[in-house]
Amino acid sequence: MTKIFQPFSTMYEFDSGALNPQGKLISRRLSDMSSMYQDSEAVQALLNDNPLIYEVYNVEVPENEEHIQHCTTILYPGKVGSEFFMTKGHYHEIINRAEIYFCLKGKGLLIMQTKEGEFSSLEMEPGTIAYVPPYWAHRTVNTGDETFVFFAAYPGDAGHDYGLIETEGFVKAVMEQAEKYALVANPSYRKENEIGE
Ligand SMILES: O=P(O)(O)OC[C@H]1O[C@H](O)[C@H](O)[C@@H](O)[C@@H]1O
Ligand SMILES: [Fe+2]
Repeated sequence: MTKIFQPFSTMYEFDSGALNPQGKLISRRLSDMSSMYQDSEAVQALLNDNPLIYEVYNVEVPENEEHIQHCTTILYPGKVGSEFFMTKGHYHEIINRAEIYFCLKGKGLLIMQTKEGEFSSLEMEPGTIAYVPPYWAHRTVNTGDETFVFFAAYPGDAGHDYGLIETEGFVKAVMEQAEKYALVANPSYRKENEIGE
């Protein structure tokens, strides 16, 4: 007889953005993603302090298609040079799996791209529900000066594929410009691939 999974709930802590119980916590510092930022001198200057960039509180459910993974991400405010703090970004391992984001706190930008090089961005503020369709890589960026917190839900079997983003980068970088943000073409996008061609 199949064992039936028991219903349960998790508490969202409105002040911090954390979940209770905590579940699996992912913390990423600058050293975990130093090559992803544009300004390598700014990276070097900050690496001693090695700031905490974001934390992900994961509710633990089985990683299969029956379940729905869900988590909160707390993305701290800050910049590396003039590039805003951001997540690593990923495609789903099963690439045709979608995701839903619900912004709870602060403000940010959700940037997305396909393997064909198509690019899209959505502004997020408390109340924004953003849809990441199948096939789109996704990264979030804190464009404000307070913590940016969002809830995410996605199919249990989706998985995370960081490889292509690590080698190719994103089409655009999100930089501070005149106290706002600007989407700037990333000069190293697909550079590694071009060298190999
Ligand atoms: O996995 P990263 O690209 O570092 O992004 C951080 C996190 O952002 C969102 O919350 C996603 O739903 C998570 O699955 C992801 O882990
Ligand atoms: Fe995802």
